[in-house]
Amino acid sequence: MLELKNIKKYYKVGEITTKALDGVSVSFRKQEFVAILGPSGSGKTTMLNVIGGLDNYDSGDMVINGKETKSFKDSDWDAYRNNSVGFIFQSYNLIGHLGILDNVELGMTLSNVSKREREEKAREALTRVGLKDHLDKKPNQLSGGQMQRVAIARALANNPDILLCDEPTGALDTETSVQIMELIRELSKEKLVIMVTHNPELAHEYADRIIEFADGKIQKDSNPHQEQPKPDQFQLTHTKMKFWTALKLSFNNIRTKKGRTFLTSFASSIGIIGIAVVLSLSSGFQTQINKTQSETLSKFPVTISKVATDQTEARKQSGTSKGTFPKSTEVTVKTSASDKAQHTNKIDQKFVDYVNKINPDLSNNIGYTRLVGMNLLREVDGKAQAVKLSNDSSSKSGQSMSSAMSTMAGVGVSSFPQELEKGKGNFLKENYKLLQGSYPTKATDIVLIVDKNNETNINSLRNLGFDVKEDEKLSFDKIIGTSIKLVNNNDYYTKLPTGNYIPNTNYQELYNKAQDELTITAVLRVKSDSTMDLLSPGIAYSDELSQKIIDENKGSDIVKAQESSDTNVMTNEKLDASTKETTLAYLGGSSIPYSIMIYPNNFKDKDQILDYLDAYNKGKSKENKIIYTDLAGTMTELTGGLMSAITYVLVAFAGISLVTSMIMISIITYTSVIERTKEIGVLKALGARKKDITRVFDAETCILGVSSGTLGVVIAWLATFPINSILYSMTNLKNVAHLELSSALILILVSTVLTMLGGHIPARMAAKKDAAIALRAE
Ligand SMILES: Nc1ncnc2c1ncn2[C@@H]1O[C@H](COP(=O)(O)OP(=O)(O)OP(=O)(O)O)[C@@H](O)[C@H]1O
Repeated sequence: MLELKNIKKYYKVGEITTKALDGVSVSFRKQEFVAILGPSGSGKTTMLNVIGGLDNYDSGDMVINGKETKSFKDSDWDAYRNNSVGFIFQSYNLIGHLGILDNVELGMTLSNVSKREREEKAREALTRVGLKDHLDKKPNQLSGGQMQRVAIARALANNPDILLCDEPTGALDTETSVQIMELIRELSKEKLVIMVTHNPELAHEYADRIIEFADGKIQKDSNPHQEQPKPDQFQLTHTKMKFWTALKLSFNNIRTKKGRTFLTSFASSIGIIGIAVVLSLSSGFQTQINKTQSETLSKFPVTISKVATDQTEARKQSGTSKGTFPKSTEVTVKTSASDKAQHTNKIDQKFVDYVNKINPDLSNNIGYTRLVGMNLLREVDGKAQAVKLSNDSSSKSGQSMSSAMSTMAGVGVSSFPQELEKGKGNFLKENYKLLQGSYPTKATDIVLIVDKNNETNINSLRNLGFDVKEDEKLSFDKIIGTSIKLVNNNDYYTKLPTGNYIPNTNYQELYNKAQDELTITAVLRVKSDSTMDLLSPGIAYSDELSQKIIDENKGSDIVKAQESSDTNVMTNEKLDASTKETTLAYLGGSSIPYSIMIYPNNFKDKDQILDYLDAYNKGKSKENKIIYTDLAGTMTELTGGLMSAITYVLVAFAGISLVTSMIMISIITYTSVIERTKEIGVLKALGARKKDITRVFDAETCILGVSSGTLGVVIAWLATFPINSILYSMTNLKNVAHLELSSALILILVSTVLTMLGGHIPARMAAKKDAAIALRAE
């Protein structure tokens, strides 16, 4: 069944060549007990290793069951060791960190035997060698003889055809040796057993055949065998270690070195701690910056007003007064710098439509200021009187032009922003808390805004006809439900015989006739977390209301009359083009807003919006350009970039410690490879491939990487608490340091990948270790 044909194996060290096997030709029967005797250094172990596929021969051929092994690949040898050969060594070579059951199962895990079958076979083998009562022990809890029995059970478990024993009783006392030899003799009844020994008595007592060895050659064979040529009957199941098995093996190994593993993990987690703390701080600061930014943006939206200042023009004019002075006696007349910088934006429907097409992801809120006046009446104590929606202190009825224009700066508007995309949230619901009533659903629903102390502007209520004094407290019920009638121009203005128009003062009649009714539906207060505190305390209404009034009054008599006249149809004042436009807008004759305020989500989005607005001006002449005002931009341009720069520098520093820990891990892995040399040999003897050995050490570094990453992240997370309390006492900023879950997971991943990279080279070295040499290691 096994035939060696002129096998040679020479070792060359320096100038000296040792002929360990010098042309060995021998055949073995399928079932016999062969003892190989010979002096030390005669090549016995080498022959055993060659037969077992642990060592490659230089020349000759070995034929197993009719199959020549000359052309065997590494994977064939691995499979051969696993399927066909069982090794028993003098020094047992058990894996110390595994239980004896696991030791016996190890070979089977390489050939993908199911867990149940593995355990069954292992128990069976251990029972056979008489260790039934010791199944739960670790190797170091057994006697020498018992350990050798475990090794025999391991060799038997996969039911190999050949048992190779290298001085199996060399380390045992006589009595135990006898027991072991009996066991081996029994096994030789069903298998080919080849045993190397120094002990001629033992050989003669137990073996069926004795081969004497000297100088790498067979000197004497007591029972030679002639192998008949056979067809190739050889079949191998290839081996493969699952990553899970590798992980389990390494985990068990690491468990035996808890202290060292903890220290290693801790040391290599320092880099991760550094990066995690930097990230959590920078993300916290970034959140603060973003918050400040959006607060700034809500106070200073991008504004497009009818009259704007051209910043580039304004800058051009502000030169210094240094230089040469003219000596002439004339003055030169000039337009002033500020007048020159003054620019009238020709806001038209096309531009309004363009603004409405802004990507709602960048800004969903657009505010408008319109000059349109509202003809409002309210019945107070049974008497109709003119009222207005305004915080203005003048008692003139109707919304005056000046009050409408005073809100154009954008701070504290009374018309709440319009959502560009209706489905994308509602400005009022998102930013204002409903204290009582219900959020507006119609254009004619209006609301009362109060500040954080529930205070509101006294004028807003007085202008609505409420008789209130300073500091007076009004219950929400008194305000909610208040109804105001909206009168259209045709009813409100009467045409005099002179052709002039005057407001009708018979309020009661107008009131009774009026169809449209505004209702205060809610009292709202800005939410504490809102950054869009746009509305000033007082009455607020939707832009839809303004548009509705414009729609209704666009075709009214007074608007038509004003359109065709260059004098004010009420006062007969002469009007220039611009004041005519304003007057028309006030009467509801124009749907173009006086100013538009765009509220971007953050600075980045604002830049995109500005680009979008700039695109509108492309190719337009100077006077047709639309100039916007971006006050927020000039205020906080610096902050963002500075923060990221600081973060990069800090992460770079922390990164250095990460590299250090990577080097450390590779040193540790290297040490582990040295320590586990024997184990590598055993694994190889059991049929593990090179890949599997790499996998075992990769698994070990994987465990180290995950544990140091997790440890680092946990320590960094714990550190955020004291850091936050220190920062709070220093800066009054709350919860600055905040470790995002996603960053934590990424850091654990980074730590794992880096440590695995660091440990991979030593792991490859381990895989390359020669099995025979590894097994000879002390
Ligand atoms: N890796 C190696 N490199 C160089 N020489 C080696 C190597 N392995 C074995 N040898 C040499 O090959 C020869 C045969 O060694 P081997 O271990 O097979 O002898 P042995 O008969 O088993 O000896 P012992 O009974 O003392 O174990 C010895 O001279 C040894 O020094």
